[in-house]
Amino acid sequence: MTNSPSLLDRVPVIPVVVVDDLGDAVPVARALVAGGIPMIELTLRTPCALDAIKAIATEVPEICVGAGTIVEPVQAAQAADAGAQFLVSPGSTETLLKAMTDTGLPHLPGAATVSEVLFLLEHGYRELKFFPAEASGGAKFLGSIHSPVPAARFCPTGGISTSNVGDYLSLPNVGCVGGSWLTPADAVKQQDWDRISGLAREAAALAR
Ligand SMILES: O=C(O)C(=O)C[C@H](O)[C@H](O)COP(=O)(O)O
Repeated sequence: MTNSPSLLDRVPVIPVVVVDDLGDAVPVARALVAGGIPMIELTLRTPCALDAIKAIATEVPEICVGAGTIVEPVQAAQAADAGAQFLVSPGSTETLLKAMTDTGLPHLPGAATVSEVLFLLEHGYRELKFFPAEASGGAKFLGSIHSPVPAARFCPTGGISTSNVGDYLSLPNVGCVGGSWLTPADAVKQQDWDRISGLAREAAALAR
């Protein structure tokens, strides 16, 4: 297991980014850095995602680039080879945990139930992704499990935006949240990098 170094205490919001066009990857990363968010999670949901990680790792060294949507063990090593500095999975299996651990990279395994949280604590993890956050009970769920399971800290992701991010960041067991709202698909399509920087600036200013 590897949560070390911590992934939850770097930025209030980890931008979860889907890149359809490889050419957008570097400008998006630069826009986030300009807005004060030097961290980006590229989802491995599009064919160019690994190349996007590689481009960002090479051309934007000031950002911490990671790979999200790790759902098959082989993707962990592929992401590491592309230059990912952290890994995120939406759920957790023994083989997925082993593959992510084998890379030596810090990673956030996903959990959505108390039993899954306990499973990951048993494996030594203290930082988890809570996914899909809103659909799985949201801030109310996380607030409810803090007393019985105080060792677990979370990056909730899924359904979070400016309207509910404060509910999560005010919880003692939340270090940061993940979300796609900093990089809206229409802004990327229009190459409106200033808009992305502005959204990042607002996110960077959120209190934890
Ligand atoms: O691909 C993954 O591994 C995921 O975790 C899914 C994403 O985190 C969510 O789709 C982002 O959620 P939204 O902010 O609601 O768009």
